[in-house]
Amino acid sequence: MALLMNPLSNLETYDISEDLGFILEDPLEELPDPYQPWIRLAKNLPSLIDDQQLRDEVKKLPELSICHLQGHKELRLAHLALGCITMGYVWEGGDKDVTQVLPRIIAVPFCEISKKLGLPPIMVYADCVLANWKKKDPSGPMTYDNMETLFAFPGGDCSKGFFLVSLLVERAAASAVKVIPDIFDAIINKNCNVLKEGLRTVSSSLREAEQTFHLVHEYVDPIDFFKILRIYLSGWKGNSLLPEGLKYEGVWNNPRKFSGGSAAQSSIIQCFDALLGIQHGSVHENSSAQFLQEMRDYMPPSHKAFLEAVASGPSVREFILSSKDADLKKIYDECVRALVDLRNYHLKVVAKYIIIPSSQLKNNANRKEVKEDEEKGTGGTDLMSFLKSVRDTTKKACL
Ligand code: HEM
Ligand SMILES: Brc1ccc(-c2csc3nccn23)cc1
Repeated sequence: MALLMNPLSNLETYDISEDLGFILEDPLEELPDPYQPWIRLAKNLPSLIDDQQLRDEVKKLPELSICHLQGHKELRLAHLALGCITMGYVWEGGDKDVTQVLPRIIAVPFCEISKKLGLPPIMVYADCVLANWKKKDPSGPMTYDNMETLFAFPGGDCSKGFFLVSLLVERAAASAVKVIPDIFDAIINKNCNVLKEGLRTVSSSLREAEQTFHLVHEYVDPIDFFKILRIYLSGWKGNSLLPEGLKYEGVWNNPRKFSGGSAAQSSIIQCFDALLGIQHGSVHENSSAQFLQEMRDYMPPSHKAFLEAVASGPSVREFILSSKDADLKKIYDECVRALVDLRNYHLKVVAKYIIIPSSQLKNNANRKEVKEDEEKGTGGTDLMSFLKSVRDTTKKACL
């Protein structure tokens, strides 16, 4: 019987790397000469912000056309650099002096580049995690000690730790992405042994991702994260400091709202949900499902398309539910439990890095009330209830 076409047989068409999954392979670190002013500003973000000089320096930028940017990697580096500058520009004054307007000198090119990439004109996970890395020794391994971020935010090494640990978790989970086409082939051809092999790879890569997650305690300081870095990842949707959103001068007449950074923008975790048939409620009723769905618009379009292809492919869950093979059900449950354990570990991390510092700072400052946004995550969500509901729906998927 001719093999039915497997829509996922060529990962490259989705800009997915065999080895690194959704991570951008060998990101560029330099742009063509005319764009050096952008790179120079973005590279000096921490000191310019500490000296309260960033906004003044942005206003001195030359007006640049994006026509000299060639190819996907140059556009990704430009979106990353302008994304960092934009977050620094908006939040340079903290919550005491928030600017409502992004000057045309960066708003115009940033929106043009965003349109070409199919990304929103705000820094996203695909910028500061997936494209913001290099090896110190190019011939060396992808380990924390041999890596560096291209751009950083104030707070010492906090942003390097947060971005690189997230990247290494992505890399650990990437080994599962490349077996997804084999998993679909196995279902199409009703080959239970190949299906079991593929699902064993999925559960072991999730276990490796959770182990890698432990690095966060070594490289990210909770107070630096909560008091400093988190501010720069905040967005202007559902943010009481920018209730109308941000005015992109020279682009749109009215302010626009865009969500702050969230790893719900991470394709890899949403990919596991799609593969295992885990529904986080209906996008019509359930705010968690709505938020996860909305964050797909903050992913590179090719990655969003991959998630949709996985979700509309042959259902792993339905195939296993209809199978009599007890082993198959056991291996499926091992995948679900690995994803639940990863989300539980993440909840503990969120408690240490957001909930505890938030209550400590409230008590220390004798603050009467918590600013409504304080209890929100980087993505502007009511974080603990969102994260617990996503963990709970994952747990319910066990057979
Ligand atoms: C200091 C470390 C971390 C903190 C404080 C943190 C905090 C949060 C918060 C507050 C949310 C809620 C959504 C939002 O508002 O963004 C969230 C979501 C999420 N985070 Fe993190 N996070 C951390 C590290 C990581 C790492 C290393 C990963 C691994 C890639 C990760 C993966 C996710 C995912 C996938 C979501 C979406 C919810 C889900 O699918 O379970 N986070 N995180
Ligand atoms: Br922009 C940006 C978007 C997401 C992240 C990130 C990496 S892991 C994680 N959990 C919540 C957010 N988050 C960092 C910056």
